[in-house]
Amino acid sequence: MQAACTRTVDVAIPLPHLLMFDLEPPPSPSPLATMVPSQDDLKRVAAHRAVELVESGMVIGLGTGSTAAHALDRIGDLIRSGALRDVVGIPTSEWAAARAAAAGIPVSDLNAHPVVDLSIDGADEVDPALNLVKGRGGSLLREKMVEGTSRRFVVIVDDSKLVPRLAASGLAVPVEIIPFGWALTLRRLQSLFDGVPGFNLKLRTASIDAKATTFDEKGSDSEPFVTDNKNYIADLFFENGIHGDLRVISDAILRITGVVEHGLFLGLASSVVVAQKDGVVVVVVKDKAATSNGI
Ligand SMILES: O=C[C@H](O)[C@H](O)[C@H](O)COP(=O)(O)O
Repeated sequence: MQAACTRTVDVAIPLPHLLMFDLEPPPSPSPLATMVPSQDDLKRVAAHRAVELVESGMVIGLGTGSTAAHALDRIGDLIRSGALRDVVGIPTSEWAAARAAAAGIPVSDLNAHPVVDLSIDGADEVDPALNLVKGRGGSLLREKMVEGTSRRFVVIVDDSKLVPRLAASGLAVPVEIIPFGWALTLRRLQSLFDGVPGFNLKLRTASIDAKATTFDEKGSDSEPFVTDNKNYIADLFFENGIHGDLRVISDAILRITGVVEHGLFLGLASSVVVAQKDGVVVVVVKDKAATSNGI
């Protein structure tokens, strides 16, 4: 059974105050313009709030994506300023490893650090029970390995990522599959959801340059997308979101030979930091008794 979620309004401070780090003044000063944060501003606010949890000496799971980028950069800044010492990062992707190197974060791996103190990562969707969809950027397998072995996993999102049920945004639920016999694996995934109205799936073809330090660089559209683990991705679409028992669905997907992992992250998040457009940061905690500082 899912633990009950506690929703707390964490701070109610106008966002420009929180965003003083990098905001540049508008070309022609407009008081109204400075009050409207961009989606990227919101991602940065959520990321910086979560990084307050990082302490010297910790092993940190380093997430992947445009929101996690802000967390990695912030950790790097704190290391450079001397505020954080002896931190080791475990990257969840080749992209995160490159970004950590650029930010000056020492990195290691799960072999040397099988237990991670804290992971911080973005998500594609968050449901009211703090279940997630992840992997639209293609990094779900390593993310699930790192975040699944973390004492705490803090998710950072802007409020566009909140959904009433997983897949309700109409965007993909990614499934990592091995290239061998990929068309057969797709047929088996299709059979699993036969009869589900509005279900659809396709092999992902747009590729992300794993060596790029910006997350948005994409490669050719015509070739299959290849993950860091040299696998392919099948993207599953559920027109009205996923109905039914998520754990049963998770298990059924994982039983298909050829499937490596999927992007449903069930019961893994300890808390979610949500930066809202109205300038309020909301922290939703799965088990409030386990936390000492509100996250
Ligand atoms: O594969 C990508 C990861 O699961 C990301 O954490 C997820 O896609 C969210 O990325 P972003 O913060 O760029 O929206």
